[in-house]
Amino acid sequence: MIAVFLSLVFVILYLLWLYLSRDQEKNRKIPGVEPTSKEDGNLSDIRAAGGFQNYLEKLHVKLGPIVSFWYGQVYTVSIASPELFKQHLHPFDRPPLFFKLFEPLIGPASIQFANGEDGRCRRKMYDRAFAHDKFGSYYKSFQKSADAIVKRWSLKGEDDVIPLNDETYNFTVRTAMCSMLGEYCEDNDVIYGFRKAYLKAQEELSKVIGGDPSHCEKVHTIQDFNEAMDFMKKTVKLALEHHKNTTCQRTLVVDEILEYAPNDEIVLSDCLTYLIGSFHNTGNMLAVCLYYLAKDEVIQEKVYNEIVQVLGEDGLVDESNLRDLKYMHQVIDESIRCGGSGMYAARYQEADITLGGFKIPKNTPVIQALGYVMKDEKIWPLPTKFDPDRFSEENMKDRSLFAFKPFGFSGKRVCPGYKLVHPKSAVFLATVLRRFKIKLHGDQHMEYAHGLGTHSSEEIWAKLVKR
Ligand code: HEM
Repeated sequence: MIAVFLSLVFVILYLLWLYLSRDQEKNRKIPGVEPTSKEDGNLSDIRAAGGFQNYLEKLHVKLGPIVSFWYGQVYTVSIASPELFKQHLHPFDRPPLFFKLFEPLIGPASIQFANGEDGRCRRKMYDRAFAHDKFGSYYKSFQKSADAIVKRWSLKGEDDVIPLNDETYNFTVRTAMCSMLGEYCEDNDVIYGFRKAYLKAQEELSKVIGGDPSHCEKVHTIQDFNEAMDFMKKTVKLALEHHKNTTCQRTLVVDEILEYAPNDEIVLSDCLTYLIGSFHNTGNMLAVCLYYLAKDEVIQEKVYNEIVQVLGEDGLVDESNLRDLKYMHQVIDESIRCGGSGMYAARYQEADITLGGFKIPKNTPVIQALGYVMKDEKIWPLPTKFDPDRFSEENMKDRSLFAFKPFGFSGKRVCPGYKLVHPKSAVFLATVLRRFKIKLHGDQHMEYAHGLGTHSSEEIWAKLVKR
């Protein structure tokens, strides 16, 4: 009897200990920094680090995969490991504060800042434009834009040099405008005008922000910025009017936006968001891709040989053969990994949660440091080296899928355009590499800069050799 009683006491004490130590675990303090000033938190440190992305990197290198800091007066947590990403799979709501720098370009009504029921419904409706059965028309539109580039490049002599950033931006702005806004944007002058205005607006915004996104509001006092934005908005409105009056199939994202968005302000903001989202990162990534291909002839030839083997002399990329371009996929993923070091997503949640054994109080913004994990040397040895073989089946076998999440991973809110990126890039690469060898002009070394995204800090110049 005594033995039973003692065992019972022992079990109760053990359970109590387990419960208390779990609670203690939850109340552990997340490694982090104290605010430098009461008003500004660590904003001055963020400025001193040269921007938010650099600051996140510094904190994670110093303090590990989960860190805390003060974004102004807001206590913020950042996570940076596949294990922690896996624990943060479900939140949908995004803290608008961390994406404020985009607000002058896309407006406060944009889906980028929409949370709760409104955000979920808009995403659900707009995502219909990227369903599997809609993809045939996207390929056609991408091919038209790639053909236009090849036509222009064919007029170049072997001594001419071409600016890679500018050219890939050209391609992605064109594909974005045609595939998001429709026929009106097939006109060269419309594309050129919009692109010029966007680059002006982006330049003015980057100047104002410096290293501190909280300054972005000031850009509204700059005349060049306002004029550029007026031009972009006018172009979108004209494209919408034109689209409404044409008798085409209603399959574009603007059709979903026009059908679902409750007012004109949201229509305009969401069109700008999808349009800019569609060319911004992809343009930068393709420039990175061409730079590495131009730098490494062996890799470029391997991609070329695969193109010829899969598509023949003049076959086009489409849904039936995209997956067969395996090595090209590896090259695209490695370009995203190398060029996407500044990327992050963010969420907050309405209830307390636990991440890595730490309690995260409800409504705390959690930054998902996607770019940092894509360059973590524990996962990616020699992380700055461009090596498409990292994505071979063999090498992917033992790596967590969460080590490479450039399009986000949580809630039903990952990048809506993620399914377009490989088709668009594959059409571009197959079309240009089949006609030209690309060589770097002289000895250039690309440095990355973080601003409204990650991009090469200076233009990259290349020469074309006709095949
Ligand atoms: C290399 C190319 C791209 C990268 C790396 C990229 C990355 C991302 C990331 C990380 C997010 C945030 C996801 C999250 O919060 O979980 C995002 C959102 C978004 N992306 Fe992309 N993206 C790319 C291309 C595109 C394309 C082609 C489109 C065209 C449809 C697009 C449209 C958008 C939009 C509209 C959002 C905001 C969605 C929302 O608020 O729910 N992106 N993207």
